[in-house]
Amino acid sequence: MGAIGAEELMNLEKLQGMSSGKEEKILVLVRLRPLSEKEIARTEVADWECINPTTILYRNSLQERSGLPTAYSFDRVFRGDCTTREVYEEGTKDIAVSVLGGINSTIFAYGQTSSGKTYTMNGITEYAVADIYDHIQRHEERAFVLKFSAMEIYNEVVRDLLSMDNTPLRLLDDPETIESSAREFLGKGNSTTLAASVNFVDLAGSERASQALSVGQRLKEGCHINRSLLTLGTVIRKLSKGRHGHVNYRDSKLTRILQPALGGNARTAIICTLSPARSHVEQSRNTLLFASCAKEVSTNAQVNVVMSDKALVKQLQKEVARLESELRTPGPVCDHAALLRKKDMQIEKLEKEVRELKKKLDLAHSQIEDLTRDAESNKISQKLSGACLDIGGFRRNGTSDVPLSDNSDNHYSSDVRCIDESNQDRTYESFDVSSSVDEETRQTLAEPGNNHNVEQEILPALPIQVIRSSNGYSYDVLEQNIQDVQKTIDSPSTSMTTSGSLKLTRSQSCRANLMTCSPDFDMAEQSENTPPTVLEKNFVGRPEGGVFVRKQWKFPPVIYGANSAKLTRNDSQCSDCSSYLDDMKSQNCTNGDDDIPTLGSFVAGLREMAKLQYENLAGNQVQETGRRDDVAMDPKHDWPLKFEKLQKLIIEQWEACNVSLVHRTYFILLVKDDFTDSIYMDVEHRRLSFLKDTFSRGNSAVQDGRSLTLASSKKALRRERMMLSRFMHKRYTQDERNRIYEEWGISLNSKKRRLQLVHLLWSDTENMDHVTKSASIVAKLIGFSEHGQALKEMFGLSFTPPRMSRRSFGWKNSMSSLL
Ligand SMILES: Nc1ncnc2c1ncn2[C@@H]1O[C@H](COP(=O)(O)OP(=O)(O)OP(=O)(O)O)[C@@H](O)[C@H]1O
Repeated sequence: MGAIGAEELMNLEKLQGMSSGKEEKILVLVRLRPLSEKEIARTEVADWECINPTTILYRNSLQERSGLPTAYSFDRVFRGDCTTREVYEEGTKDIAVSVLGGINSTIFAYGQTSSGKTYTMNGITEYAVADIYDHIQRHEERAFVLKFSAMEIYNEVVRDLLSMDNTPLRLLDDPETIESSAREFLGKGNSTTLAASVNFVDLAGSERASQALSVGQRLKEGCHINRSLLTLGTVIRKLSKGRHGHVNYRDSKLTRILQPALGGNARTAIICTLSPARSHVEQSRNTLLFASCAKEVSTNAQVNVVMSDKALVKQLQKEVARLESELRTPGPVCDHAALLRKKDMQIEKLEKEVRELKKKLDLAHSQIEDLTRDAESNKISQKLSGACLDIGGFRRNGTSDVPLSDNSDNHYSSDVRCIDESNQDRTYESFDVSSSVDEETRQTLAEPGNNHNVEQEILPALPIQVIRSSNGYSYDVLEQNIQDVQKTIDSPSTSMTTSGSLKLTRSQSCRANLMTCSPDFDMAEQSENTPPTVLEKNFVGRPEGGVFVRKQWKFPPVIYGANSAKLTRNDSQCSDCSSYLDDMKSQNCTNGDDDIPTLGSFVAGLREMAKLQYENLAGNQVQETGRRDDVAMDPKHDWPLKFEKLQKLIIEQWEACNVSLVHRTYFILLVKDDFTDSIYMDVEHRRLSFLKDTFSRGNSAVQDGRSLTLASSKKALRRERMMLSRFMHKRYTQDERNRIYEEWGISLNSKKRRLQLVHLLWSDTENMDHVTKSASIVAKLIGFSEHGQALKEMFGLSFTPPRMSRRSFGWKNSMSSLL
């Protein structure tokens, strides 16, 4: 930026205290704007208040009871009546003018649309540029070169705003481009140049990171804004936890350009702008969450010095002299040969260990294969739906086995029957074990018509230690063996492991998206730490990583395509579900339109999942009761609040996973804040978390033999919207249609108003009013009308735990461990 003499540079470095780089936290400022005229006209209330220069407080008494924080502290907070000049002078000036001392600096504004980012950045830029020119004028003894560039990142394309040429710019990582221009300026003499840049960044509205926009160009814009802002959130979140591991700056143009400013060689200030209005509270909280993470990020700014050849030679001569003097002074003698011998011995020892472990691993793998072959030759039939199989009174608990508590009101001391598939008449073999099976299951097992796939359906549900191979090894011993070996060999960074109980450790990647999308950050973190559910275990799209990856477990349908009526496969697997369907048909409750998933398939899927989840919870409860006596908290007492949070989270997950609008509608209309519905909320949330995680890792889920990716689900959702649009004329009169178009801000002259409407449906996941209205329109379009509790009961949705031998393991307590 300016050419100065070497001595002057030393003085400057001393002054700045920056000669060897100094770690400092990003400066985080929060600016609250006043209520706008529009907001005042809407009689909006200002809920946020700056109670002192560093603390901002949320004053809504309702929210205070939500358990979310009400006070947030930052380096500086500015009230609505503060001027931009004050924000500049008291907050960012110091950082902006560091550029004059050769230190890179960046100031950017983050916040939702119309919170005041542009308003603030315009002022900050103006004041900073004025200060820079003022400094230049007061230091005539120096020569300055100022370079200015302005660029826009739109749809992940970078454009030079000062050029008529509209060609997208390529981002280059080569740092010499900067040096050469600096040398060209200096050219001669014993001088040293300070070269630095200052960036002023006005970001897009942060809410767009979590919102799906409309169709076409707007949708594309939304996706890209999404990418840039989501990546920014991810990067900030990663950096806030320290600089460990890879930081994905290259995932978006924005983070690539801002890379030096985020945890690199720069001083950085972030101004988070907020609207005080109550209606924006969620977005404001998201912004403050981002700000809280940002204040943990450190940068390491250094004075950027470009030396002339002469100055460089002088500097190098000094360095040579220093090293020579060090060589002349004898230091402690280092026995390199001994050190090498020691290292060689260590390497040899480790190699031996690895060889032995590999042998063990091979042996364990071949034993597992033998067992799998044995198991495949014995086909076991069982009705899975609603049934739970406990054999020998044991249930798996991690790597040890815990006896079931003795609730034997429904026990049978009988054989577990295995169907020999090779025998067409399905004769039965008996395991020589005492088993406890509930009556319903037992009857179902005895039905000759049952034909379940052992590997897909039965093995995952069986307590492993009852299956024994001919060579006498038990599964769990072998599995434990494999685990031990695998653990020793695997690097600690491996994120996917398979434990003895087929547990799946989730990767951390899904958390990242929650950074900017989810207001319920803590809750999402919590849910990631809860044990995996049966549903997760059954998920076939999971990455390989364990010894059971070959199994094809089923995954209940969650996303319907336009032809999703075909997804009623569960109906045929669940006898009582098909009777619901029949009931519905007889009561004229189905819509009769082929393309629309029936309420029956939805309810059947939900009930099936709830049962599986219940079994899982009951199983966990068995383990819990063995360890803890203190799970006495009644989870019902704050259920309404938890319901709200969970509902919000689920709505966001639907959007993120492109879940069918019909599915969302059924769910919203049928699953209410009644505590007995909590099981449905829970399974839905868990399943979507897993699906979202799978998608975010670029993996696909398998559903009905079809591979489902984020892209294919998006396509299906588009088809579904098209399909829904076709029902507008059928379900609504012209007057009704016009009223709806007007209400949704769609011009009556627009030729594509039907399509516009269906693309607006469910597009605003933040706004419950929007969600409710969307659900009611979709319900009408598919011919479904809600009859409240009566309808729920009619379709058997009110959950009652299935009759099982372990039914007395408190449902209530299970829920409390979940929530
Ligand atoms: N601190 C403030 N004092 C007074 N008016 C403000 C303040 N901040 C913003 N405004 C006004 O609020 C409106 C929205 O501000 P602005 O355009 O800066 O928002 P934004 O966050 O940049 O929005 P977008 O993301 O859509 O670009 C403008 O009319 C602006 O004049």
